Amino acid sequence: MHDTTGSGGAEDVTAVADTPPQDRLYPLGLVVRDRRVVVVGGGPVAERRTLGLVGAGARVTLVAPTVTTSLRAHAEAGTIDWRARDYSAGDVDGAWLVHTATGVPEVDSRVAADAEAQRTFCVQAGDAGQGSAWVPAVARVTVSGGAEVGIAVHGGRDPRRARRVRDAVAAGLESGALPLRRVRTRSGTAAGAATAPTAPTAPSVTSRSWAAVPAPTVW
Ligand SMILES: C[C@@]1(CC(=O)O)c2cc3[nH]c(cc4nc(cc5[nH]c(cc(n2)[C@H]1CCC(=O)O)[C@@](C)(CC(=O)O)[C@@H]5CCC(=O)O)C(CC(=O)O)=C4CCC(=O)O)c(CCC(=O)O)c3CC(=O)O
Ligand SMILES: NC(=O)C1=CN([C@@H]2O[C@H](COP(=O)(O)OP(=O)(O)OC[C@H]3O[C@@H](n4cnc5c(N)ncnc54)[C@H](O)[C@@H]3O)[C@@H](O)[C@H]2O)C=CC1
Repeated sequence: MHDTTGSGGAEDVTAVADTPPQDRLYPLGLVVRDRRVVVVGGGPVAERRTLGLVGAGARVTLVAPTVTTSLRAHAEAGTIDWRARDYSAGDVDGAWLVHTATGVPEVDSRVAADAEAQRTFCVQAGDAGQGSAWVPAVARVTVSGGAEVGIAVHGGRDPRRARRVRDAVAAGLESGALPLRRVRTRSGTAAGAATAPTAPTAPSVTSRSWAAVPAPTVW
């Protein structure tokens, strides 16, 4: 029996064809700490992506003539480098990762093409098909005792489905229905395979450490 109401039942997955294997994403956790990431655009979408990047320690250069109040505050505090103007060629030079979210298709296309030409991954918020990376729906779940796992869900180009699945998994972890306990016992190692590195606040450790992740020479 198929659920055709769109109410969120598991049957919904049959409503669209499976993603062909060659179009599948390759999920990856990026260590962006101290690495330069360029965000083009300064609206709510650019803000959401920028805050996530700053939270992971990236050095964000943001190019946009106007920005949200929150982004302006970050620029004034020095946590991001804001170039208050339109995008121009050369802005993505040397970036490890690029996001573009201007709402202007020609600009987003140009940014994506410039990033592609220098082999830098680019998230194109207005047309995912033009980009080379997508942002998953993310949650970090912590329980008493400090166990933490990061959840990153891709929804097959359906952001609200990704969010819904993410929220369901997070709720399962928080309620104890899903396992969250640490498996490795060595201090300082990840609390589980899905745990994201939190380098800036990670404890100093013995054998394996996030601090051992090679630092970039340029950003
Ligand atoms: C493909 C992808 C590529 C990418 O990374 O940009 C993409 C693309 C697009 N999103 C669009 C619209 C919206 N996206 C959101 C929200 C989120 N979008 C996110 C990810 C992704 N969005 C990637 C898919 C990941 C996957 O499925 O694997 C989340 C999960 C992560 C994040 O952004 O942080 C975050 C929820 C996070 C959270 O809830 O915590 C909302 C809701 C809102 O803003 O409240 C809307 C409006 C409502 C709607 O349309 O559903 C449009 C049309 C734009 C237009 O109409 O012009 C495109 C363009 C296109 O599909 O080509
Ligand atoms: N992928 C996703 O998750 C989502 C994507 N979108 C899409 O993302 C895009 C951005 O959405 P919003 O942030 O709401 O847009 P917005 O219109 O609020 O902000 C656009 C920003 O881009 C800047 N901008 C405009 N022209 C520019 C240029 N030439 N160079 C540099 N910056 C420039 C503006 O100054 C402004 O700061 C839209 O295409 C929207 O449809 C919207 C929701 C979610």
